[in-house]
Amino acid sequence: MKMQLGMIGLGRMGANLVRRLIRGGHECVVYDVNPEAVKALAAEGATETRSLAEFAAALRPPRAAWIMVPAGLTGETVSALAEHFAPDDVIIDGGNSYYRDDILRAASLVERGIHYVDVGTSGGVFGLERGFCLMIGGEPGVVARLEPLFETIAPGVGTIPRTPGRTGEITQAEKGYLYCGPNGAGHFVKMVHNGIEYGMMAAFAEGFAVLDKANIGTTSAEHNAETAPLGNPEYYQYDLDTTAIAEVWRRGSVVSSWLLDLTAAALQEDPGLTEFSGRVSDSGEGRWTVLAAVEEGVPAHVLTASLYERFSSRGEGLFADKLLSAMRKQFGGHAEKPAG
Ligand SMILES: NC(=O)C1=CN([C@@H]2O[C@H](COP(=O)(O)OP(=O)(O)OC[C@H]3O[C@@H](n4cnc5c(N)ncnc54)[C@H](OP(=O)(O)O)[C@@H]3O)[C@@H](O)[C@H]2O)C=CC1
Ligand SMILES: O=C(CO)[C@H](O)[C@H](O)COP(=O)(O)O
Repeated sequence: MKMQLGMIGLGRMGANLVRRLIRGGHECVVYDVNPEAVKALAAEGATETRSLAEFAAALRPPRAAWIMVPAGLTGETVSALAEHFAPDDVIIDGGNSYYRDDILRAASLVERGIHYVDVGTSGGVFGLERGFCLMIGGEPGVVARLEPLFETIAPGVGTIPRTPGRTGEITQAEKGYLYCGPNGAGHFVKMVHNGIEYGMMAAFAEGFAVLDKANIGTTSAEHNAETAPLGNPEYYQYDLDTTAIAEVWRRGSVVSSWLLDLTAAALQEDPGLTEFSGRVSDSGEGRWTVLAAVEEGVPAHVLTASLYERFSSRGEGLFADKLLSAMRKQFGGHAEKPAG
């Protein structure tokens, strides 16, 4: 069944969601604060609108609108859109919102008869071609009404072989979208997905860093023996090609994955990573995952350590590091050595 969907926010994610829907034969009405982004998609078949009022008027009741703006702006966008919506219309939040905000938003909208659906959306800038993995929360009947849209946005069964033991009809999950539960459940699952993402990213980053230094025994003059005493230089004589290792691991290894594919691409583009300073941002999902783990009493060592690594990368550990040096000087008279 072909449907109509409105999209607010036509950046890296929203624009490709619209393109995928248009390719799938659906009708899209689009709005963004940037008129150029709207015009670009209008040229590809979407209906252009210049205000939220115009946007709402272009949608047929019961309306369905997907918000894909920067996460910090979602709340105000939901409220502003609701002013133009009527009972039985649906507002979908596909951004990386905190699941607790979903619960509050849904409760406030339901008083006006407006439905709210939270959709954790994964796929990044590759989603147009690969499809987007969708984790959905909301009222089951409302989510079911939107299913043709989810089916088009999601990757579909594709070339992934069926998991052994699965039989019968192909399920939603096998097509790349999943109804996870009531409001907030979709973003809860996406939150943990991103927490895992931090851990997997950190594992690759640390492993490749160890490979990168496997030659320190050959460069002892440059090696800072103070920070990393090296007793056996003969064990560190390997000039390893990290770009080639990422490439070989893509083929048949236990750690092969899309994240490794992207790691290999990054190293291929710039083996010395000269474009990057190493300040790693975080948008909140890793922190919320760790908070949930604490509140559930679930040990999440790897996810927590990988979150803290991001803080360190931005110099947030500097005070603690200075205090470590200061204490060492206090008890042992050890002067801090200049950087090697
Ligand atoms: N990028 C990614 O890999 C992923 C992102 N997400 C989530 O998806 C959401 C969107 O991300 P992304 O597409 O990367 O962000 P972008 O910044 O690329 O795009 C956001 C778009 O929304 C526009 N915009 C901002 N405020 C408003 C508003 N009030 N009304 C209408 N349009 C507005 C922006 O315009 P302008 O630029 O002119 O301000 C921009 O065109 C975020 O919540 C993000 O966390 C989820 C999964 C993956
Ligand atoms: O959801 C995503 C990927 O799955 C987004 O790219 C998100 O921004 C990644 O999280 P962070 O910004 O905290 O690294």
